[in-house]
Amino acid sequence: MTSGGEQRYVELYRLSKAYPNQFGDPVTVVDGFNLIMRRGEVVSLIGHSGCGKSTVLTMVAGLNSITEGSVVLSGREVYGAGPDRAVVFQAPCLLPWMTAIQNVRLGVDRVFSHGTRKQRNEICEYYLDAVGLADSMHKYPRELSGGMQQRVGIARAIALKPKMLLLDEPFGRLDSLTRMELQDVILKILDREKISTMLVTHDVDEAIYMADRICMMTTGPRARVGQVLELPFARPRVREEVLEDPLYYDLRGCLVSFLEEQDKRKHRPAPAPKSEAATEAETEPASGALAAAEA
Ligand SMILES: Nc1ncnc2c1ncn2[C@@H]1O[C@H](COP(=O)(O)OP(=O)(O)OP(=O)(O)O)[C@@H](O)[C@H]1O
Repeated sequence: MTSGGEQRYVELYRLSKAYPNQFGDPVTVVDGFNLIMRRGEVVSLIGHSGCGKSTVLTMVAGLNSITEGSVVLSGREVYGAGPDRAVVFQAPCLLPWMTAIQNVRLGVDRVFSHGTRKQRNEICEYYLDAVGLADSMHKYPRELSGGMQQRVGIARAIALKPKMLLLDEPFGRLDSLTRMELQDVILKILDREKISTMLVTHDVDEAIYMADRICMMTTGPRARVGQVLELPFARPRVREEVLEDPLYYDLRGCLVSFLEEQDKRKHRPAPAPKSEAATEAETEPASGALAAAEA
């Protein structure tokens, strides 16, 4: 792949989504969402509840139809769901009658059907070990804690060796200690495997710790990319170093101000519809030397 292809590994062009309201009329929730991601980059999507973060993520995953726009992955437009885009939701939804390794093997057997049974088993074991479940891979979901079940969900997604990983509030149901542990598990795997990742989260600290860039969405309806914040922290990430970095609180402040500003706008009367040129101009980089937009 050319370096240009590496730089534009994931391309989201003018993604829009309209859902029908109770009368069957279309209501545009996301309108003209543009984002380019590098290969192996981690981009976090943040924005107010209901702005359309999951809608964007599920459209990229191919689990939600796209009203307008396109998703291009590694130079090819994608239609529908596929193993090149693996998703982890808040709840892992494991099949209760299967052990952890059997749950992971379901997808691995389909995607690597050309491999031998032994090879497929090794893939499952490798990723269950990577998420810290080497000793629990033959347990059933009922024998695993919520955090352990989510580890299985992560192993199940990454074992498919996807081009893109889509994480929708993957730690939302976990206590803060387990949440931190799993953030580190994922970061370690991503450092090794260089999978382009989109992470939807409500947690600004999680976004700063995990992402290379944070894409802040405007408050809907007609949500789009508002600002993009580039994070300066080296990888592999060390939590203490990130937290002690003098820039940490500036970055955090920038995110919180954006969200507060969006909250104020939400309570103002809706403006008259704008021309396309006018709305394009509204997508702007976050202020400060570290900010860079590529929307
Ligand atoms: N299937 C659907 N039909 C109609 N409206 C929907 C549907 N799914 C989502 N919506 C609406 O679209 C908007 C965006 O929803 P979405 O779940 O994408 O937001 P979100 O930013 O991920 O929210 P949260 O942060 O609370 O998870 C919301 O107003 C929601 O009610």
